[in-house]
Amino acid sequence: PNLATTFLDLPLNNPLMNASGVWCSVGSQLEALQESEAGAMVTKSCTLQPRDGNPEPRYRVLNGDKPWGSINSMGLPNEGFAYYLRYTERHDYESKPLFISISGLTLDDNLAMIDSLKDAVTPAILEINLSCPNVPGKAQLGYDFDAMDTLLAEVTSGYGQRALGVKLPPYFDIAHFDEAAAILNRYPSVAFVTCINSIGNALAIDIDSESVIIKPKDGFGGLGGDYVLPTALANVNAFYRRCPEKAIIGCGGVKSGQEAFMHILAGATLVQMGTALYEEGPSIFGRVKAELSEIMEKKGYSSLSQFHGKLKTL
Ligand SMILES: CC(C)(C)CCc1c(C(=O)O)[nH]c(=O)[nH]c1=O
Repeated sequence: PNLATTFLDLPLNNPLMNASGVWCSVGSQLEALQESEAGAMVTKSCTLQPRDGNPEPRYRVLNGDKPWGSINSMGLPNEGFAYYLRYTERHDYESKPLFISISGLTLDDNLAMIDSLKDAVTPAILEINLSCPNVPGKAQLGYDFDAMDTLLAEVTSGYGQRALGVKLPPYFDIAHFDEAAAILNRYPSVAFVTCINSIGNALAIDIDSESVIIKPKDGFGGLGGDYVLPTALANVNAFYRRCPEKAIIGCGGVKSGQEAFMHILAGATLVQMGTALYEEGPSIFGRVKAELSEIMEKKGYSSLSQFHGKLKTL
């Protein structure tokens, strides 16, 4: 079977990549992704200035013996926009496409980064993290539809209507799928949607210590891994159905060829891995590629297009 695909007219060897934030914050990690079998890669969401992020422990796997997922409250640790912009200048685009993720602390910071990116005329593809913080006390951008609309209006014009994408938090209400998609569909230059970011503000408790297990935010943090797969698949399919002009990137709960197959069936063109990559490292791409290929072989599929978006209903 052939795992090759295209994204925004760019050829990829396979549909697998990292989720922003995982194994992509510093040069050594980016080089490891460059050398890996990932079909594409994305950088850690960056802010204009470098950030240390939150105190540790800030990432933990849950249920150690049977890790069903992870909880994190990293706090946007990153080397700052200039560092990742420099990486876009030294990335080997022949080997795989590169996405750059931004998560400005203010609208102006987002616009400043976008302006520099536009002038850089780089092949890197912009993914804007809509879980980026909003005005303190207000919901994150992805959950504040007016603020999201304003941001997209400013950002798409700031980027000269060049193709870009958004990373969305998970939604849990059909009315929210409808409302978010209606906003996104008003911006044709939003060429792709990445669903989902972690499920926000979960709480993990250790009964031996009778304590939370991460330090920041009284133990509250974003949930990833097996726990989020059904919600991730729902968001991928909801936006696939509502945004026929846009490509969907699936993210959430992928740890083997099985979940990658599900995401593609649900409508994902590319598939990102976060928690599983964090735990296994970049060798995971070779493993999941082989597993996906084996599933396709067994089903008689020779290309991804034969089942992409072909989820059946009853
Ligand atoms: C949650 C924010 C810190 C506002 C954005 C960065 C981010 C983080 C993070 O850096 O804590 N973790 C996630 O699982 N998703 C994210 O988008």
